[in-house]
Amino acid sequence: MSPQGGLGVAVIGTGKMGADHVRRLHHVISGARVTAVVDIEAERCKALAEEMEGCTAYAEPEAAMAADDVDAVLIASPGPAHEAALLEALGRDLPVLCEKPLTPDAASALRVLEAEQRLGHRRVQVGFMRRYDTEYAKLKRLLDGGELGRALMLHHRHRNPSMPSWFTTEMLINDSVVHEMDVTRWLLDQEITAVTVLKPTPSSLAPEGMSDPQLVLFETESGALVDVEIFGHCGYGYQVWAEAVCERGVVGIGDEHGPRLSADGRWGGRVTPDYIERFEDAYDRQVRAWVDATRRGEVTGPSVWDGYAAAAVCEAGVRAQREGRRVEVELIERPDFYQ
Ligand SMILES: NC(=O)C1=CN([C@@H]2O[C@H](COP(=O)(O)OP(=O)(O)OC[C@H]3O[C@@H](n4cnc5c(N)ncnc54)[C@H](O)[C@@H]3O)[C@@H](O)[C@H]2O)C=CC1
Ligand SMILES: O=C1[C@@H](O)[C@H](O)[C@@H](O)[C@H](O)[C@H]1O
Repeated sequence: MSPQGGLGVAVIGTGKMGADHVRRLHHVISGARVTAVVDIEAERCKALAEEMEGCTAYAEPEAAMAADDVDAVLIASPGPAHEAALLEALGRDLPVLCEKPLTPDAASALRVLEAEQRLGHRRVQVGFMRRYDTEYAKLKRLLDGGELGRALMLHHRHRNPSMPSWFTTEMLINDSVVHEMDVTRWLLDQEITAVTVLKPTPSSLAPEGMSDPQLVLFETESGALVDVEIFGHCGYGYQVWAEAVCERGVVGIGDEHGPRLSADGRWGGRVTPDYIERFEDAYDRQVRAWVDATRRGEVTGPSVWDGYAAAAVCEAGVRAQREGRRVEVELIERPDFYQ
């Protein structure tokens, strides 16, 4: 524990999500303190550390993880930097909350899976925060309850107002649709077996060369079909919807967020501007669950297996996107360690 008490957390990557998690750990969640922040952008990182008593800025994740006041690590650097930070944390037997994706491809995710198994106990929770969202949790409870029968199809819509300038066509799959890969596996409690990607004529609002929007189709072990509309530049706001078509009913989520106001002869709701607002409660619940479990010496929530399975689907999805054909997902057999 850090000298001032509470779990001492090093936050790696202090951009949009990292800074939001720092705020959350500092002001919203009890039982943890941010004792280290790490970023390759030294000035911004130093300025952030100076806002919090007892917090040190580092340029290298290794140096932060070696500090005496660091008990746990929250990784919020870009996906390609996750593997090195995860392997370092596992080498030091430190608990980790790693933002999605675990890693961007299956081979690197498998290396993390092997490292955690070598350690002999689970240490990593993956930041698939939709599992902590109230609406998704209600949908999961309804599907698990069985009264609607088997889920035959899922329809997902995932719309962002715009994407950062460095966002690529491939990232629509392995950075955005990775959320639908995880919630599909979680809601239906089964693996995704194949992926197909269809591309309409791109929106004139999409950057030159980016194929946006796209329609992604998953097939699952039980023969359910799942479609995902991913739209990175819809322009008008942030919307995430899901609908499960079951044998004895249909259930949808995504419309209930925010107040629906009737006034001045009009009625209507508000569209949230971004994921920071839409999933604020889910991020809070996710980080609180991680801090509480870590303080109890436990690991809960989405596992490295979930991160690896999503990475394997991402890999198939990126190939399906490039090659314009259906691609089967290749998964290793699930180790007993992750049953
Ligand atoms: N759960 C969710 O809804 C969301 C998750 N994310 C995930 O969070 C992570 C970060 O995304 P953003 O905050 O949007 O990116 P960002 O670009 O705003 O921030 C990333 C930060 O990491 C720093 N960085 C880069 N390489 C580093 C390294 N090797 N070591 C330490 N710092 C490094 C950058 O300088 C930058 O400050 C990604 O994995 C992304 O997929 C992002 C948005 C929403
Ligand atoms: O994780 C997230 C971003 O990284 C991703 O780029 C967005 O498309 C998602 O909506 C958001 O939740």
